[in-house]
Parts: sequence; structure tokens; C-alpha cells
Amino acid sequence: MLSPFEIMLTNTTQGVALLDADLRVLFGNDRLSELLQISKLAVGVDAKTIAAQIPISDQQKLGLTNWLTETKSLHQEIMIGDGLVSLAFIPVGDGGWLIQCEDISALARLRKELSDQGSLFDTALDNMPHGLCMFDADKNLMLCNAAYARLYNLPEHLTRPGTPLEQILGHRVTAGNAPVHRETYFDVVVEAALKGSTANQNTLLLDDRVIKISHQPMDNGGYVATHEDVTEAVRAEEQIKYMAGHDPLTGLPNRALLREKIDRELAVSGKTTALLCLDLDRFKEVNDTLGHAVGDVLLKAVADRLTACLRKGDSIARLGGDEFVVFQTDVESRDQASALAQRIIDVIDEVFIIDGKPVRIGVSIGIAIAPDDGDVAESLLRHADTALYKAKANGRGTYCFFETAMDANRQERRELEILLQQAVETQQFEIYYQPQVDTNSERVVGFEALLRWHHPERGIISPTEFIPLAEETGLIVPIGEWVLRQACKDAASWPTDISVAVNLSPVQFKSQTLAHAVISALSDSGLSASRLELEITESVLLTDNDTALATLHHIRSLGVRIAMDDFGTGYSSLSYLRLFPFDKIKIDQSFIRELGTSKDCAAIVKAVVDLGASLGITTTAEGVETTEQLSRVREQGCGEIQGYLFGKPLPLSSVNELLQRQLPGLPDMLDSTFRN
Ligand SMILES: Nc1nc2c(ncn2[C@@H]2O[C@@H]3COP(=O)(O)O[C@H]4[C@@H](O)[C@H](n5cnc6c(=O)[nH]c(N)nc65)O[C@@H]4COP(=O)(O)O[C@H]3[C@H]2O)c(=O)[nH]1
Repeated sequence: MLSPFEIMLTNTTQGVALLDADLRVLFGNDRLSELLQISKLAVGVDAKTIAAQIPISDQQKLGLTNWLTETKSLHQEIMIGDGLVSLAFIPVGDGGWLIQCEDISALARLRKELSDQGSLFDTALDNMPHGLCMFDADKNLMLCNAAYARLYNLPEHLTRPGTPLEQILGHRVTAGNAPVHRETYFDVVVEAALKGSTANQNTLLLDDRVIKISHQPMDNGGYVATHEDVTEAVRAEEQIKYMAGHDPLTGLPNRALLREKIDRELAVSGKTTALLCLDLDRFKEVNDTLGHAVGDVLLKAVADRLTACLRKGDSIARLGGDEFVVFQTDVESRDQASALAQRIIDVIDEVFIIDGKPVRIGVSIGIAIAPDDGDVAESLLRHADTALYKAKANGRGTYCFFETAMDANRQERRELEILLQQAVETQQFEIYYQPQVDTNSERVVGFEALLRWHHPERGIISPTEFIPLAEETGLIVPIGEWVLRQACKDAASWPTDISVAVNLSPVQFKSQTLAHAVISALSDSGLSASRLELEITESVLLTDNDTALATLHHIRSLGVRIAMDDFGTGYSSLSYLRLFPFDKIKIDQSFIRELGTSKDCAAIVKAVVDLGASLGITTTAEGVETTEQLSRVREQGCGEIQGYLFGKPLPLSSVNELLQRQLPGLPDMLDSTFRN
């Protein structure tokens, strides 16, 4: 009969055995045999015999036997088969021993899981690109990862849990990577985090790095923080911001930044300020002839000279191309703005030496005064630009203040620009032809094509009004090509001894398509090249001389004649006669008008005619209106005449009519119908 004690030991889930002082079994339950995977325990068996049966390695067995020999209390975990058991050897009162064995496989699994998780967590933490640290409520380090240590170059002993924040900071101060404003950072941000406030901020370090630090309070009264080196991102952002507000070539602020500055200034100061809009004169010529690289160097040099003209508080910007703006603050009177404008004109007028070559440009300036001409950047800029337009029209190299009346003119010009664009699209043009007459025979030998714009509401608009605009906007290129094609087509239907003269704008020479347009107009119309005459003014040869001359030679080689128009009105008409073999000189009507009154004019006309004769060039007198002028130019020896006396510019239908009347053998067919 088993005692209650034996019943309890027999049925417990633990393996249990009682040994006497000689380590012989007094009692052992089946659970112990099961856990140790040995045969049932018999009373009196020696513990060492039992140990020898346990299926463990010999080394483990030896360890166990040694321990039994030493008879010391022991608590050990042993792997037996797939399971883990905990084995305890506990002394009991009379020198005997209690063996207690428990299956701890489940606990081991749990431990393993935990340890796996722990190492996973450690791996994740140490492989995080950002630094992470946790501090407790007493500002002692709880943990930090490798990135945190790397970020601040912390030695290993300062990354151990328990390290005070003060020590870490002390090291960082010495290493030169503490926050620049460390009092603010530690006293304000860290203290706030310890009091439970979330914080997120970029912190500038002494070594110029920017660290994005996020603090999150924890339940234990401490905080967890992530530290990320965002130096590159912040620098890139700063760079982008800088680029958005600056001109990359000169480094000057751009329009957007200047507008911001002006608006800020105007909103607070209430003082008089001046806005000067600058446009470089002849810059395009430099760019076209010397190349963009020289143009760029010139713009930088201009920026430097302009900057040197400014006082403290003034600002400058480049709006693009050759346009600059100067904002002059604290202007006591208009004179101060005038003085600055004149100073700028003078310094830009001085020769620039670029790549060892002298380069001369100039500058035109439009000035708007705030608050009189506008109290926001937008309107000031617009008005200064309007004044600039006027300054350029006044002859460049000057400055001009904005006046209210200018706005209306500008508006009108803008409207005309839109209308002109529409005119090109809907073909509102017509060519009128003005007869050119042989002085001796008084017979028509050709016609000059003169463009007319029929606007549906405004009626006929004069070419003197729209040609300059067409040149500025570049519309002269399609318009000019149309004139060329149409004039050749019309002339092809006239008698073969009648030629047609077409005006060419300097802008057309820049388009590179001019020679091709001439060839195609001739071949499409079937007009012989010798019946086409192209009239150019000396301004064609003023800029980019070589390209224009090459185009002219190309066109002349086709058999087309080239005439110099408005001769005498430019500065160097005579010198251009040496540059190119012109076929005709057209003496400007201003000389003809004064033939009767000015001796000088008569002398000039005579000299030009003689010069033409010696060079084998025909001379045409333009603007002959009276019989007196006719007899004088005839006396001087002009070969051809053009003017209201012989006929005003006529529509094509009237030209055909006129030509029909001019039958061979009849000297003067220009009757009054065509003269008025
Ligand atoms: N007072 C007076 N004037 C006379 C007399 N005889 C001719 N005229 C005018 O003088 C201008 C002569 O043409 P231009 O000097 O080439 O000057 C032309 C020319 O530079 C330009 N133009 C006209 N058509 C074209 C064109 O198709 N292309 C280009 N690029 N320019 C053109 O517009 C200018 C003005 O043309 P229009 O108004 O037709 O004015 C014409 C003509 O009508 C006269 O006896 N007395």
C-alpha cells in the first residue's frame, strides 16, 4: 500500500527520485525514467549507474558523474533527444538527495523565439540607416544603435546602457559634432521631449552637418529619438531654392526674387523708390557676330559694373537676355534716380575688353517711381518697361521717366501687334506699285512694290506704321517673303522690259532663308532674274556685315540687281558703295525736296550722280513731285525718276491699265489719271 506521499510523487508531472547519502535510489517515479529516457528505477540502484544510462554525450555523462562524485547541489539543463529537461540535485535533511527533473522544452522554444526575435530586432536596429536612441526619465541612455554611434563618432563605452546624456554630449562637444545652438537644443528640445512633447526639427551641427531629429516621449518618462543626416537633402533644397531665385549666368537675383523684394519693401517702407529697367544697346550684334560665349562674358562684366554702381539697400536683377533691373531705395528726388541712370549709362558706355578684344555697347533705361507710378512690383515693372521703350525710341543710350501718356501708346502698339499677326494669318495685304521712269524718255521702266495693309475696320495702314513693328516681332520674314513671291508673280505678266523693285528689311537677312526665298519666288513665277531689283538700306550692312554681304553676293550672282535705297540718309552710305557692287543708287527724297532751295543739296545730288556714273551705277531720284524738281534732276544727270509727278503707288489693276497705254513709240503715257 503506497503512502499518500508516494502516491503524490508517483503521479506528479515532474520526474522525482530520492537518494540516500550513498546516492542509492530510495524512490524514483516513472516520469523521471521517461524524461531521462532510462529504464524504470529500481530501489537501491546507484545514481552513477543511472547517469550512465542517460542518452547524452560521453562528455556530458562525465560531467554528470563528476558532479555526483562531488555531491554538490546542481541545477542544469540537458538536451535529451529532442527535448530539453531541467535537472536539479537538491540536498535533503539527513544527507540524502532529491532529484527533480522537468520537461522545459516548451520554455526553451519560447526562449529561442524570444532570442531569435531579439537578434532580429538587434539586426534591424543596427542596420537602420538612421540613428536611434532611447533615454530614460533621468536622461540615461537605454539603448542606441550602430548608426547613432557612427553619426556622432561615439566610442563603445558611451553607447552602453546607463550612460548619462551629459557624457555623450560632452564627448560630442570635444569631437566637434554637437549642435551649434546646444543650449537651445538640450534645454528646450530635450527637456520638452522629457516632459512628453513630440519634436521634429533640423539641427545644425558644429561640423556643418544638418541632422533631422525626431523626439517621441515614452511611457517610462523618457524618450526615443531618431537622428538622420539630411545635410545633402537640405543643401540640395537650398540650391534649388537659390536657383529658383537667381540667374545662373550672373548669379544676380531673377525677376521672381526681385518682385518679392520690391513688394516687401513697398509694403513696409512708404518711402519713394525708383525702378530702373535696363536694356543693353547693340548686345544682340555682339552676340551674333562674336558668339554666345563672348556674349555671356559680356553679360557677367555688365552685371559687375552695374553692381558696383549701387548703394547699400539698392538691388539688382537680371530678367533674362540683355535686360536688367535696378531697384533704388530711399530716393529723395527724381534727380537721384536720374543721377543713378546717368552713372549706369556712363559705366556701360566704357569699352569692355573681352578675350583681349574691345567691345562697345550701351544701355537704355526706363524709370518708374514708386508710389507715384505704381505701388506694387508688377505695375512698377510694367511702367518702367514702357519708359524703356520710349528711351530706346529716343535714340538709345538715354534714360526716360515713365509718363501716363506712354501707357496709352504702349497699349496701342500692343493692339497693333495682335492685329498684324491676324493680318498675316488672314492675308490682309496688297501690293501697290509706283512707276519708275527713265529721265530722258519719260517711259516707265519698272515699278517699286510698296506694301499696303487693308485692315477690315481701320482701313489702309501705312507701311511706315507697321513695317517697324513687323521687324521687331519678326513678322517681316513671312510678310517679306509673301511680297517677294507676289511681286514676282505680278511682274511676270508685264512686258519683258519692265522690272520690279522689292524692298528688303535688314531682319530678313538674319533669317538665313532669304536667298532661298528669292530663288523660289523667281522659279515659281517664271520671272527672269534680271527683271527683279532688291532695294536695301545701309542698315543691312551695319550689323553682321559678312553674312549680309555673302547673301547679297549670292543673290546678285543669280542676275538679280541690288539697289541702295534712301542714299544719303545714313552715316556711311559712301563707304558702303566700296563694300558691294550696287547696281543702283536711289537718292533719298529729302535731297530732292530741297533741290530748289539748298545749294548743298544740289551739290550732293550732283556728286552722287557723278560718282554713280564713274562706277557705272544708275542713279534714281526719289520723291520727284514738281516739274522744277524734274528739270533739276535731269540737269544733274539722274538716270531714273520716281515720284508723285509721274505716279503714286497704284494697285495692280491700275498698273496693268497704265502699261497697256504705254505702247511702244509713245513717249509720255503717264497721264493725269495716274499722277494724282
Ligand atoms: N511725299 C512723297 N512720297 C513719295 C513720293 N514718291 C514716293 N513716295 C513714297 O516714298 C516711299 C518710298 O519707299 P521707301 O523709301 O522704300 O520707303 C518704304 C519702305 O521703306 C517701306 N516699305 C514699303 N513696302 C515695303 C515692303 O514690302 N517691305 C519692306 N521691308 N519695306 C517696305 O515703307 C516705306 C514707306 O512706304 P510708302 O508709305 O509706300 O512710301 C513710299 C512712297 O509712297 C513723292 O513724290 N512724295
